[in-house]
Amino acid sequence: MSARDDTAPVTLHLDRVPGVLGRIVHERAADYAAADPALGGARARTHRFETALRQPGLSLIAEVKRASPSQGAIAPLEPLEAARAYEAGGARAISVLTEPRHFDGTAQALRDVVGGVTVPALRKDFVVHPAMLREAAEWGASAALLMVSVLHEATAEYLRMAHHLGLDALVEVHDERELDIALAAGAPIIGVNNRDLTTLHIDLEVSPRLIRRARDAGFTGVLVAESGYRTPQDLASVRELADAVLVGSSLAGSGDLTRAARDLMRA
Ligand SMILES: O=P(O)(O)OC[C@@H](O)[C@@H](O)c1c[nH]c2ccccc12
Repeated sequence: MSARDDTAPVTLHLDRVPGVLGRIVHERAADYAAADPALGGARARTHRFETALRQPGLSLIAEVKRASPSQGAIAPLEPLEAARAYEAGGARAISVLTEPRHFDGTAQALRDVVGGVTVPALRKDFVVHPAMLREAAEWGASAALLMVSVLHEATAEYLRMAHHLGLDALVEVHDERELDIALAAGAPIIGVNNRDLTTLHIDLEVSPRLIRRARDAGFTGVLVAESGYRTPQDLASVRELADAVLVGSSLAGSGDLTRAARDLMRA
């Protein structure tokens, strides 16, 4: 598939995005309103993020998360130090928040992590503009988050743009309708968020339910269970179903990131 026409950015309908999520994506869209949507030349995809998650056993994606809308300040993590601690604890990839207002993220945090760990890094942000993907590639990320709740029918186009830039994409869904969009878009990596980002409510039954549905539909890609995991018992419902789990708050706020990562993943 050829790259998109850089002169005709795909239109997003952000007014349909409700609640907390709606506020954040409007802020991000304003941040990037004047940004150049040009992607530049195609880059080879290394599949580093996907390969990391396909290793045997449940893979941990550990998140550098200093704050969140649901919890406020979590911990004043130094991003590179935190990422190294996660890596020492067995994390196979690092997720780095780059959203500044609600998650206390920065571009520098991602650059520092990329430069200082050997595992691949994910840019965790509310992608609403092609420039955000171009940045992710420039900053050395291996992957970027794409949220179906934000992108809706533009998901396939953003997936193509990510791949054009050599990035893997973690395509995030929270219900059956969103999963069907991700599957139709041909996403190789799908994340199921247990947290409803419009209300911030967590339900750990969401991931096993949608992961089963994806497998029943014949999906052979990578499946990631996301949000709300605090104990090894919490992981029981996805341990045999998911390829990977994405964990932020419970690790970030633990005080000993290496030990918390090891303890959580202990079967
Ligand atoms: O802190 P938790 O509950 O372990 O969740 C991590 C991660 O799943 C969460 O930060 C997240 C999932 N999808 C997102 C989209 C935007 C911002 C944040 C997120």
